[in-house]
Amino acid sequence: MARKFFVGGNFKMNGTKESIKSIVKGLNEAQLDSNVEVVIAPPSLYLQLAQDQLSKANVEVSAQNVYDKPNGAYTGEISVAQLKDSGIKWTILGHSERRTILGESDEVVASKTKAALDGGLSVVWCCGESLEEREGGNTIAVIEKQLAALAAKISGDEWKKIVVAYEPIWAIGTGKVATVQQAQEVHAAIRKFLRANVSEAVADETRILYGGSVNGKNCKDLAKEADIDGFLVGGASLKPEFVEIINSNL
Ligand SMILES: O=C(CO)COP(=O)(O)O
Repeated sequence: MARKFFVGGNFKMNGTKESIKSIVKGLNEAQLDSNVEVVIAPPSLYLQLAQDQLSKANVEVSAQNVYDKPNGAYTGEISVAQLKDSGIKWTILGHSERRTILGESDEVVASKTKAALDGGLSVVWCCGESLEEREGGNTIAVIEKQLAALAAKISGDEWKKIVVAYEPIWAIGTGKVATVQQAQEVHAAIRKFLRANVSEAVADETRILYGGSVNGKNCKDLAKEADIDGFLVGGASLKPEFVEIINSNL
């Protein structure tokens, strides 16, 4: 089964009402490859704004995080039901900035993913190794540990609503993109893990995105690799070149 190419734009903690309106306007007016599923993730304060301004059918809005409790005394958090109530269908989870800066463990990320799926959201679930882990030869072991925590909570059918994003931490925001070989090697290992630990169908159908210093220039070569099914883009998703990344297969 052919996997539909997927490009996510993670705005992180960037943007203003004006700049987000302008990015969305750019996407509304651009010629986007209709075979690509596009999701943009503005800061939570601007989710509704982005949603209201978007007029493109193949572009959806995603949160960058969600909490795993349904409601209650959790100051500063947003629930799955609140995202659904605002018409949001996606959330990113397990981004390395949340894992490292906000201290989210593999188990917390898995629990949030389960809560998001239970509540009807789709998830861009992120994994990735640090430079130290890569230099120590532990890349695949780190990714497999992150995947195993998720696989322990998620059943076969639920994987249909998960897109995996491989984002090596050393490549994020550094301008140091993984080589196509480095990325393809980890993507193939992720698919192998899914084949061995979940099912053939999930391994074949799950989209695996690459993230980390993707730009308008390096996207085409990465997109050609067999196991790279799209991108999760940070810095470049705020710029007009995001359109080139979306159209990297044209
Ligand atoms: O973290 C990323 C996307 O989630 C990648 O960020 P950059 O594209 O800015 O390296």
